[in-house]
Amino acid sequence: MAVGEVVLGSNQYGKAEVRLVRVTRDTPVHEIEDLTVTTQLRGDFAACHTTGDNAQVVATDTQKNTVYAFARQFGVGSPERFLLRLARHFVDGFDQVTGGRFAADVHAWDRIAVDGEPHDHAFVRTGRETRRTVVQVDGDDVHVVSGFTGATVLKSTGSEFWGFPRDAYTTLPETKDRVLATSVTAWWRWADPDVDFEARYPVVRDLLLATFAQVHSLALQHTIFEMGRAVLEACDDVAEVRLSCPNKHHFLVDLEPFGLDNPNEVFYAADRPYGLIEADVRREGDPPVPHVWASVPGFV
Ligand SMILES: O=c1[nH]c(=O)c2[nH]c(=O)[nH]c2[nH]1
Repeated sequence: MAVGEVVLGSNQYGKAEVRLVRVTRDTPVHEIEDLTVTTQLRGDFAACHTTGDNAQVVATDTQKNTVYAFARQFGVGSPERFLLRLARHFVDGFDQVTGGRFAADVHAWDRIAVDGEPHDHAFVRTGRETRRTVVQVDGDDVHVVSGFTGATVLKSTGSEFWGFPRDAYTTLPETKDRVLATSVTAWWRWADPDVDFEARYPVVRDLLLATFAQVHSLALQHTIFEMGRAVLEACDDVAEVRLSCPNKHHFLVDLEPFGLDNPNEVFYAADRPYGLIEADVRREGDPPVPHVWASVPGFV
């Protein structure tokens, strides 16, 4: 059977899932905008597919850079306006681009409440954490641990990381002002199983998040220890707190190649790898109860 000529059909290409966090910090009350942006261009890209000639190809890396640069230059505002501006830029700016698909997911954040008041620069991702509990019974030996996972929180300032050792493999710059974000997994062991859990769960949860908001952080390790300490100092009925917190890195985007400064406003929210910071916080002299933790998933 004769084989007909092979031709290129429809095609589009671009950068998928650009993680953009924009902090507006004109006043002490910061605003954050958190989006996942995908750009895909359509037009005359046949030569690249059929002969490998890239002369018409607006690199996906350029598309990503444009997302970050536009966030700095124009802000985000409504995602629709942001995407329309990006689309016009590519379609009007490059003859070979005739259209495209531009998409954004917006990740909403609420302010963390501290003493009932919304915090200036500490946020919790909208949507509740998953509350969890494990009960262990051996005859009359009863232990209850409670906790939650998936409370994603972010501070747009009030976090430093410096003074760490530098060796031949160290490239991380020291910083006195960075974004600190994590998804808190917390467990706490009740001193006694006779607790009004419905009343006490929100108290411990709110205390953990309020402490995240209020501590001026010198490291995520420092923050999680203070979170555990705050609970143990305020709650006699809690014997032990365990925290597992991925450091959800927000890297400042270098906009200098595009003639733009970036005074801690436009960030790349990295997915992985991430630092994983975990600690067990107890009162001095309290005996450990490892068998209770043996069946609690997920850390140390
Ligand atoms: O809070 C932090 N703790 C670390 O141990 C660490 N390591 C790193 O690269 N960044 C950070 N941040």
